[in-house]
Formats: sequence, structure tokens, C-alpha cells
Amino acid sequence: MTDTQKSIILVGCGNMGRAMLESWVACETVKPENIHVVEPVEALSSKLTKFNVNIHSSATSLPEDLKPTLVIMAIKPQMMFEVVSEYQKYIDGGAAVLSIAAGVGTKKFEEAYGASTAVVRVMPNTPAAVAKGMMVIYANKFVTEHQAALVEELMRANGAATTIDDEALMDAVTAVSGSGPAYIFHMIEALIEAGITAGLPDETAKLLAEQTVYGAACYARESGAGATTLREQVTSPNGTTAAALSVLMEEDALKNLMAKAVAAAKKRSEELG
Ligand SMILES: NC(=O)C1=CN([C@@H]2O[C@H](COP(=O)(O)OP(=O)(O)OC[C@H]3O[C@@H](n4cnc5c(N)ncnc54)[C@H](O)[C@@H]3O)[C@@H](O)[C@H]2O)C=CC1
Ligand SMILES: O=C(O)[C@@H]1CCC=N1
Repeated sequence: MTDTQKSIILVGCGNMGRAMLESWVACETVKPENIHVVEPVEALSSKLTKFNVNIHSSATSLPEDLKPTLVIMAIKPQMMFEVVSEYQKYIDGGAAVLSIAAGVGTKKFEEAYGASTAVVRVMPNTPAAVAKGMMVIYANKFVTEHQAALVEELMRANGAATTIDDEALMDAVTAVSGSGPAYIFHMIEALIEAGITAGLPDETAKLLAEQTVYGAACYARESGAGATTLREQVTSPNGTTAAALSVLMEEDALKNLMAKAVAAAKKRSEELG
């Protein structure tokens, strides 16, 4: 695909939209002049000027003759269908709609825009800002090769990308990788606090907790050994790790808590749909 064939409208540039945009601009996946961002909050849009993208406070200021490949909806699920009609002409002009909203199914967009509308759902996560995201893609049958190629290129710029064929999995995906960074950030918070309680200076506790989670995640991804083996390698018989794990694993405490958390997120995703 040539650069001139790639153009996008990004609707909403809050936490997740901004995170994705960071890596798209850094990778030059789409030329900045071919990126149109619609973001009504001035405090957010004013921080985008360094990217040299086109910034609009509403859909009404988008150029009439724009022919985007993708209209990317990065707004809250609750407001999605108050906003979608503003982009009807771009969809009619051949753009696919790409939604990152939790819970909202492709059928809803087909109902809003027309039965044979090309719709892509992506469940991203915020580490996309540093090209370490997990981007899970589902596309309906109307998405063209050209549109799918751009989706793939954008998502790879954001980190790891994988495609699923069964849209019903999206609620579970959302509960694991979409919301997942928050679970890990909370674990970092907990490890920092525990480190401080154990006597470390604040900054040292922060460095140790962040680097340990970062290192463990990289090692798990790069070694391919699997988390169980890697955990066992840290755990000397009757050593310090065994002492800690006896607390975390007593009656599967952490596993049960994580199972409850993921089930709650999945249920909420289903409700949002
Ligand atoms: N935050 C996250 O980690 C993730 C969020 N998502 C999904 O991403 C979507 C956005 O979530 P966040 O970025 O967290 O929310 P957010 O509230 O930070 O961003 C939404 C943005 O949309 C803007 N907006 C409101 N009305 C608009 C309109 N009419 N036109 C254009 N922009 C408008 C808001 O000003 C705001 O900046 C949601 O649907 C969420 O389910 C998906 C995966 C992860
Ligand atoms: O909390 C949420 O609803 C969004 C979707 C996944 C992560 N954040």
C-alpha cells in the first residue's frame, strides 16, 4: 500500500486513542498529514500539535472531500451511537469503521451504518503508547484487503497483533488484555508499598518493582519456557521465594482473586454491549 493510499480519522483522543496515536506517529505508519483527529476537549487536543496531525474539535470541520481508509472510534461505548451518524458519509465513501470500544459488537455498527458495512473491532491496551500493546483484531466479512492491510500495519506499530475469528471471545479478550495492564499496575503499586514497608526508600522501591515486572514479562515472552517453569527456577527449596509463594498460593489465593477479577471484567464487557 502506498503512503498516499493510507488515511485515517481518529474519533476521540483520550487515554486509549492517544496511546495508539503515539506509536502510529513514531512509526510513520500513516503520514501525519493523512491523520485527522477529532477531539472536543481542548486540553487534550492542544497536546497533539507536536504530532503535526490535523486536529478537529468536531466532525463538522473535517474536509468534505476526505476519503479515509478507516474511521477509528476511540470514544466511550456509552456515547458511541450518539456520534456514529456524523461519520456516515465517510463510511458511504468506502471507509471501514474500526471500533476499540469494550463490549460493542460489529452488528451494532452494521445496524447503524448499513448491513454490508466493513467493521473491524480491535481490543487494544495502553502499552500501545510504547509499542508494547496487545492488539486483538476481529474483522467482519465486508472488510477489504486494503482496509485489513492498514489495520494490521497500524496494530503492529502498537505492539503484538493477533486476529480472532470468533467475535464472542472479545469480552474475555477485554477482561484479560484490554483491562489487564491495570491489574499489573495495581500489582506494581502493591509491590512498591510492600517494599517501602520492608524498609526501602520510595524511589528504590519504585525502581525495583517496575524493573522486576518489566524483566519478568520480557523473560516470559522471550524465553518461551512458560510461567510455571520460570517461577520454579526462582523458587529455591525452603528459600525466600517459597516463603512468599506460600502466602500467595495458599488455597490458590491469587489465582482465585484473578479469576474473580477477570470474570467481573468480562461480565461488565457483556453489559456494555
Ligand atoms: N483506556 C483503556 O485502557 C482502553 C480503552 N478501550 C476503549 O477505548 C475507548 C476510549 O476509552 P478511553 O480512551 O479510556 O476514554 P477517554 O474518556 O480517555 O477518551 C475518550 C475521548 O473521546 C472524546 N470524545 C467525547 N465525545 C466525542 C465526540 N463526539 N467526538 C470525538 N471525540 C469525543 C473525549 O473528549 C475523550 O478524550 C472506550 O470505548 C474503551 O472501551 C479499550 C481498551 C483499553
Ligand atoms: O475499563 C474499560 O472499560 C476499558 C476497556 C478495557 C480497558 N479499559
